[in-house]
Amino acid sequence: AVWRALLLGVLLALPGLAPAGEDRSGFVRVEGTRFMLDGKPYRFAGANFWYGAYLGTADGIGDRERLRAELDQLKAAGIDNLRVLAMSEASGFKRGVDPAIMTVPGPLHEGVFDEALLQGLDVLLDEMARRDMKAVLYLNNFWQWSGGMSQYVSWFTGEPVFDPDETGDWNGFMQNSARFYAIPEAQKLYRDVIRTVITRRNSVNGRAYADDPTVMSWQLANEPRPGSDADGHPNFPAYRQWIHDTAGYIRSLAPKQLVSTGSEGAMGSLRDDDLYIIAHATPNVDYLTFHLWPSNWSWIDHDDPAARLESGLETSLAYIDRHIDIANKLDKPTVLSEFGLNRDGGSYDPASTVTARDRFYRAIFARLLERARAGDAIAGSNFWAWGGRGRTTNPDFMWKTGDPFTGDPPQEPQGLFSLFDSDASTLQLVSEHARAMEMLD
Ligand SMILES: O=C1NC[C@H](CO)[C@@H](O)[C@@H]1O
Repeated sequence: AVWRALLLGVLLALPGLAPAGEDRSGFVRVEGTRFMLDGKPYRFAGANFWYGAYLGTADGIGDRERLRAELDQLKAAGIDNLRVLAMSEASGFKRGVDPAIMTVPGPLHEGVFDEALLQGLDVLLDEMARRDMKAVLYLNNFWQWSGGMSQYVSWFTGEPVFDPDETGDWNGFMQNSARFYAIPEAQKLYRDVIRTVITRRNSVNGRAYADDPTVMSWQLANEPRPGSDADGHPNFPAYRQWIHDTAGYIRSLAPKQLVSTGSEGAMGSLRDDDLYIIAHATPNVDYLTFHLWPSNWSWIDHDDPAARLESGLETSLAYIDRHIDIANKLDKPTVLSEFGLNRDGGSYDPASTVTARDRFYRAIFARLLERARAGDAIAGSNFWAWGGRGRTTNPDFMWKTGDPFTGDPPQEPQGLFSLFDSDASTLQLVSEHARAMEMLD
């Protein structure tokens, strides 16, 4: 028996000699409510790194030395699942990132792309592959900070962009973004974008994206919503069909990789658990996502997170439990793929304290680990967001073209939610949670 065990151990250690049927491809798979990777459950505590492809772009826009140094720092901390923006649209938004990966569409409504920025994504994926990291890539944005759906709507209606940073009308903006789901020409261009990215061959390592196990999954968009909470219900059928059809299209191009929507959960589904379930029941969606934004959702105060921290935490933990219960019911893994909290006193200063934030992260991680230990469908999380060495020197803390990137996109003060490389206490919490999640059987 000992010799047989030893021999089996040796055989298993040899690549390609795993037991029949065991997948050693390096691709993340779904088995019921669990991710599997090379024959073992895959659980993680990762980060949002929306600007990763921008950092990989040739110097002048990017900063490849910073990228390599910060990927090393994240990998050393065990933070090796990164959620990244894979497409941005040239826009007229006051607070849209510039430059954009996609410029104005061609005369036949075909996509026109900035090859230098696509090469930035190549560099990012190659550097992540070298560090055995996993990427979750989103291909659009419900919000304005990368152009996104509202820019498509402007391109194909001829109307000027509906800019919430000019009008302050966020409900009107959300309804305008949701028009995207039902404009055929917009969907045609979006399919062109999806095909361009997924069928791309990495210019650094020659690997086809769809054959690269570094890519764990493709997300339809960042935080796609049916529309505004008050007026979005009539859009829901088009939204649901868009999820089903687009997820099916992505799967047809990338059958080895996973597909998720990028949803916030019920708060991004007209505040209705049932609509979230209906929209995500399609077999074309491999796993669920939900986000947690207590200060954006007014459960905790932006300018003083300590004031209502305990009640806000209670509401946050209930939101987490509800979404894990939904994933159990749908028999799909779920990932808390965004969560964040302000610095003490609502400061943006990297030197300010983060007592409330550390309490929040610690409580969230304890709940995720507890539910994962119990065998529930929670498979991982990605905090929002890695800010690394990015710092602003602007008196208004707002990003301008050419500035260093932080975890806060251009529409928000630089330092609002970023976890900077100097935030050692919070980074330690993430690192400890990452190791605890990885050690679960
Ligand atoms: O996807 C997102 N969710 C919340 C972040 C912080 O407000 C925001 O920057 C981003 O648009």
